[in-house]
Parts: sequence; C-alpha cells; structure tokens
Amino acid sequence: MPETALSTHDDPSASSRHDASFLHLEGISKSFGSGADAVQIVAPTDVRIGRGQFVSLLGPSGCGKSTILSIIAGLVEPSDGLLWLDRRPIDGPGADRGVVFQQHVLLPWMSARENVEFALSCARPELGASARAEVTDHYLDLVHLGHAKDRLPGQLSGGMQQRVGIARAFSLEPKVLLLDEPFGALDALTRHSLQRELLRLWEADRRTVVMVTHDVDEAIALSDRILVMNHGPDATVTRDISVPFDRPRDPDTLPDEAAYRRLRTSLLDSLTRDETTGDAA
Ligand SMILES: Nc1ncnc2c1ncn2[C@@H]1O[C@H](COP(=O)(O)OP(=O)(O)OP(=O)(O)O)[C@@H](O)[C@H]1O
Repeated sequence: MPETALSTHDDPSASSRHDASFLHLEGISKSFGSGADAVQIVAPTDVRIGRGQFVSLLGPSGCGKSTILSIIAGLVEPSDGLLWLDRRPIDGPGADRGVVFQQHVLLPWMSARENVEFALSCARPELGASARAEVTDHYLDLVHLGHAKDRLPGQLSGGMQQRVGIARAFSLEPKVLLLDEPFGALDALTRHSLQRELLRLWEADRRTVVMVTHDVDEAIALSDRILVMNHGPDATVTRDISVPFDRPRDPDTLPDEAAYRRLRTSLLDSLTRDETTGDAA
C-alpha cells in the first residue's frame, strides 16, 4: 500500500517508513513502439529509495537505466506503474527533481552565473535578486568556479561546464537529484576530480540522489546502494546492494580494503555474466 494511505498520527513509525520510501517506483515498466513492434524495455520494477540516499543504477549498455531516470524526471511516461515522491504521485517534470545529463546543457549566450541565476528564477521564484545572486555565488564557489562566473559556456572547458551544471542542479535544492552519467563525457582526470567534488557537495547536504553510471568504481565510491539491472529487453533491477563503507568516505583509500575488492569483483561478475547469458539489446 502506498505511503499516502498512511497516517503519521495513527502510526508513530509511519514517518520513518515514509522516509525509506521517499522515492517509490511502484511496478514501473516501459515499452517502446506499438502493436507487433512494441518492445518492453523495462519490465515491471519496484524500487524504494530512502530520503537522503545516494543510489546508483548500474547495468549493461542499453538495458534501460536512462529510461528509468527519465521516467523519474517526468520526461518519459511509464507504460505502467506509479511513481511517488515524498508521498505525492509524479506525472510530469517538476522543480522537485533536478537533472544533470552527460552532455552539459547550458544556455550558450549566458555566462555561468546567468545560467544558474536563470534556472533559479524559474525554479525558485520566491528568491529575490540578491538572494538569487548569493545562492549562485555560493554554489559556483563550491565547485571552484569563483574565478569563471562571468565566462560564457564556450569559454569554459567540458569539465568546467559540467561543474556549472552540477552547481545549477544543487542550487535549485530539488528533493531528488538525477544524474545521468554526469562524468561520462569527461577525461579520466577531470572525471576523478569531479567525482570527489560531487561527493563533497553531497556529504554537505545529503540530498537524495539517483545516478546512472557504467563505472563500477564510481558507483562504489559514491553510493549508499547500487541497483544492478540485467540485460534488456525486459530488464529490471536484479540486485540491490548496500555499499558497506562509512561516511564521510575517502574514495582514494577505499580500493585498499578487502571489502571493496570483493564488492567490485562481485559487481563485475554480475555485469559480465549477464553480458554472456542475456539477450542482445
Ligand atoms: N524514445 C525511444 N524510442 C524507442 N526506443 C528507445 C527510446 N528511448 C530508448 N529506447 C531504447 O530503450 C533501450 C534502453 O535505452 P536507455 O538509454 O534507457 O539504456 P541505458 O541502459 O541507459 O543505455 P546506455 O548505458 O548505453 O546509456 C535501448 O534499446 C534504446 O534504444
């Protein structure tokens, strides 16, 4: 029964139960195409994500990770199932969900500062001009772009543009941050440093995050939980793994731990086993 039917007044444990189902995908599935050509990409999937959890969605290419993220973002309509956020049904995009895509999506005619301020004026219209400027400065400083606030996107490197995208998403203070391979288009060094920045930002405010990634090390370093999907079509979440490392975490020393190596091997095994036994997508 969805949490909307629970009354906190009647049941003192309802609020903690609700927190464990802050984001609830209830039997979500997605098919593309119609009639005889319809293909069920995502089979009915039930996932509950707790408030403040950092959850990664890991799986083989084409299994439907981005489709699930887009459904949560409200950009793609599920074929079946219900989606709940903070006890309310979701059926379209909203300011309560912030998305960071692999390709930085900045307005090219606006500076870094203006990009963040513009998004703030749309998503948090209650902020006045000076509060908006303050929030913008705060988040651009946090991602080490204090010196580049007035540059246009074309004057920023790919990593800097992605930093603006991350600052913009955090500044909107959404209930859930949705990250679709946010570092996928970056070189290894930039990716490494941005993962650490994201971890630092997240540890400061513990926002609920769902991140799609192909990268097992990235998933372990950042997440509380890793949801592993199998090969599509008809893919779903086949493993739900708690990452056993305390917070705050130092991703640079984690690989020294035996538990890290065991988890890494187990995840890679799942992904490769599925690759050899699954249907081609
Ligand atoms: N609008 C669409 N119309 C038809 N098929 C689609 C559409 N969007 C996605 N698909 C198909 O759904 C499947 C899953 O795509 P999706 O992008 O969700 O996978 P993914 O796991 O995120 O892949 P990758 O890891 O390669 O980014 C793919 O076979 C894709 O071609």
